[in-house]
Formats: sequence, structure tokens, C-alpha cells
Amino acid sequence: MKNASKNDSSKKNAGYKAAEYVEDGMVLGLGTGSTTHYFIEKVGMRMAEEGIKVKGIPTSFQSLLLAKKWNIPITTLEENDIDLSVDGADEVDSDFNLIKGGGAAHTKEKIVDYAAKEFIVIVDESKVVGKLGTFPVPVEVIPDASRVVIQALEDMGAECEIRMAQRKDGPVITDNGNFVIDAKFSEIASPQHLEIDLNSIPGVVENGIFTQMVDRVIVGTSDGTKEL
Ligand SMILES: O=C(CO)[C@H](O)[C@H](O)COP(=O)(O)O
Repeated sequence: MKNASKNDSSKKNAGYKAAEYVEDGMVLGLGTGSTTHYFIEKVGMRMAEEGIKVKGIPTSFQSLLLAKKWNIPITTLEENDIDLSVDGADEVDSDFNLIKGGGAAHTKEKIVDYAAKEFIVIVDESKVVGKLGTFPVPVEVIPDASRVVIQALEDMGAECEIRMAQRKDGPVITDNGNFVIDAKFSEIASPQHLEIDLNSIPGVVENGIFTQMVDRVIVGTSDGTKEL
């Protein structure tokens, strides 16, 4: 599930601005999505034009392919710590809690973003909200557990849908071989508690609520950027 994007120049401004925080020698977490696309592009351009050297840890096959296109060397969490991770979001609230997973990549994104020494979120203005929850919470599940996880989520008050693929019959299959359930809660009173509660359901691999430290939120606008 993606927010419709009429905001390409805003996304580009946010992505390009975040690339200014990249320093020679850094190991980067490479988020997923149409905003992070511009970050990866600009990092690749800086490598070519300025000669800076970085390595990237992709959060999806999408960001892996994009890194390869821009000749960004790939590494893994087994080999390196992450200096800076840059990632998009579907919603960000005033406490910098996030909903992520519109691109079904939130499991690897959470591993990489939470492990980074510094985490920058890049969004356009449509993603900034007073309170999380208009965007349904993506929940990655082991396929065999789908029915019982949906039951548990409904017991918690959510309306649930298994996310369907756009150009394939049947469900979206994540990079990890799982399904995504989009869970719409009428209210998210505590993102911190919901993040923990969702992961305690057997069969849930990871959910798209992110409540750990975000260092900076760069909001792209049509003519520049601002920071929250
Ligand atoms: O969480 C994500 C992928 O799982 C993305 O970062 C999120 O969906 C934002 O995407 P976009 O920048 O294309 O709007």
C-alpha cells in the first residue's frame, strides 16, 4: 500500500538534502521507497563527482538494485556497523514515531534503522501527522499464521486486510517470503505499546510502528526542505 505520490520534487528535495549528511568513509543504511530512491541517487552522484567512498547496507531488493546502479559497494550488518541510515516513512508524528512498511520492507528497515548510530527520516509534507493511524499498520506475518494473526489483530480492535499484489494474482510476498497484513486501528493511543504488543503475537515477524530514536526528520517541500 503506497500513498499516491504527486510530490516527486518534494521527495527529491528531501532525499538530496539527506545526502549532504553523508561523509567520506561512512557505512550507510539504505532505506526503501520513492523518497529514499533520491537519497541513493544523490549519494551515487557524490561518489562519482566528489570521489567520496561509502558502503551501503540495503533494506530491500529495491535498494540493493539501486545501490548497484549507482556503484555503491554493498556490505552487511555481519561485517559493518552503520554510521547513518536514511529512510522514508508513511507517517511521522510530532514525537518522531513512524509508520513504515508501505513498500513491505519494514522488517529489514527496522533492523537497519535501529542499528544505525544516526537515523534520518525523509518525507514530503503529506506524511507529517498529528497522530499516527490514518495509514494502516503493516504487519509482516509467516503465511501459515495469517488467519490466527488476523484474529488476534481483530481482537485488538483492528480492521485487517492481507495486502494484495498489484501486478500478480494473490498476496504481496515480502523480500523475506512472508505476507503483509494491513491493520487499521481506530486509534493508536500509545505507539510504543502497540509496537511491542503486535510483535508478541505468534507468527508476526515485524510490524511497521517505529518508536526508537530518530535523529532528524527532513521534510521536502516543492521549493526546498525544512526540518522538524
Ligand atoms: O517504509 C517504507 C517501505 O517499506 C517506505 O520508506 C515508506 O513506504 C515511504 O515510501 P515512499 O518514500 O515511497 O513514500
